[in-house]
Amino acid sequence: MSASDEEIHDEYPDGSVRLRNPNIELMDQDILYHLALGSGSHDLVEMFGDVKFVCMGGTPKRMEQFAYYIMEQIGHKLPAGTTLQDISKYSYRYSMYKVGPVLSISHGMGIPSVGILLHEVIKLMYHAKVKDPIFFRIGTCGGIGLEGGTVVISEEAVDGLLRPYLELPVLGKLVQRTAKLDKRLARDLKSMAEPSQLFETVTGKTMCTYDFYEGQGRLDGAFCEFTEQEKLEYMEQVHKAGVANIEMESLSFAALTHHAGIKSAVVCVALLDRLKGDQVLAPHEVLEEWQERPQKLVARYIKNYLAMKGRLSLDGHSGSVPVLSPRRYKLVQQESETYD
Ligand SMILES: O=P(O)(O)O[C@@H]1C[C@H](O)[C@@H](CO)O1
Ligand SMILES: O=c1cc[nH]c(=O)[nH]1
Repeated sequence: MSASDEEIHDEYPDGSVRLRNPNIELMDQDILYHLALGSGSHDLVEMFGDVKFVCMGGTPKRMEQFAYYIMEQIGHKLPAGTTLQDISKYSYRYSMYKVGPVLSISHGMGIPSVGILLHEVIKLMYHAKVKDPIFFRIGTCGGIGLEGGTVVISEEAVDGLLRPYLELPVLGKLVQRTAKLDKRLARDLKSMAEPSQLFETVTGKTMCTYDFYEGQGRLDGAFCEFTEQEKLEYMEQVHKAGVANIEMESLSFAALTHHAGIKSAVVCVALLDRLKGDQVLAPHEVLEEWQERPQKLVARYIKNYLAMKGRLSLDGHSGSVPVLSPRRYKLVQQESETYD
């Protein structure tokens, strides 16, 4: 199991990203192959040294849209005549956009894909000398007892056996890494959903599976060897254990960010209620609007953070997500602190 939060802070009080790999420093250069970047070929401090927020989600399109959305929200201006560029275009794997202090990156589907990306993005933060970055996953999920369109902020990630850690075979042995998300970040996000709630937002455990079909108890895959009754009993059992939603990346996301001493949060919108069905039936335009919901919440957090640091105007008129007043933001902070 990995070290506790306290241990990480004791070891890295300046907020540096924890690499936990002595080999990297000894290498002439580090090629971040799946990002089409390298410590020898690119000035990573110059390119990424000002990053504060790393936002990830499954598809390249979503993350391009989020990049444009956050650009409008934080009032970031591009040089005249330029557009946002996909920095990792030539990897043909992931897409990455940078908007001032925000990176918006697609992670593909499932634990292996997000895991590879996290190794390289964590190393990117290290090479770029970024301090105290905050990572968000902006995703989609199946809700349990939740209507489609409900946003779930994860309190904790568990696997399909309800175990709160990522298990990975390394050199023939199983290594376990605690899948811890930042509690305060989750509370702050929840508080920010409340003032002008446009959609339902809840918190709960997130179950992360290795498969969309059998792994999530679906009756509609190419194979199914259980009955609907057995599926529903399982859903009820995990629901009783506090699971609010099911997706496919949170375990790795929580485990690897925690191992690196990075604060992170997972915010997903439910596309359906798994107690009612398995197929994603909502029309395309509805799904598009739902997918924007986690983006709105995370954008609100980023906007408020930058406003508190004096890096954004607090007039509340730049973009469609209202910025909290300084008084309200202080209250939200105080509310959070009383829990610590
Ligand atoms: O962020 P996304 O929408 O990719 O998250 C979930 C989990 C899987 O990657 C995918 C399955 O449809 O959606
Ligand atoms: O049911 C769902 C919907 C989206 N993503 C998942 O992993 N599961």
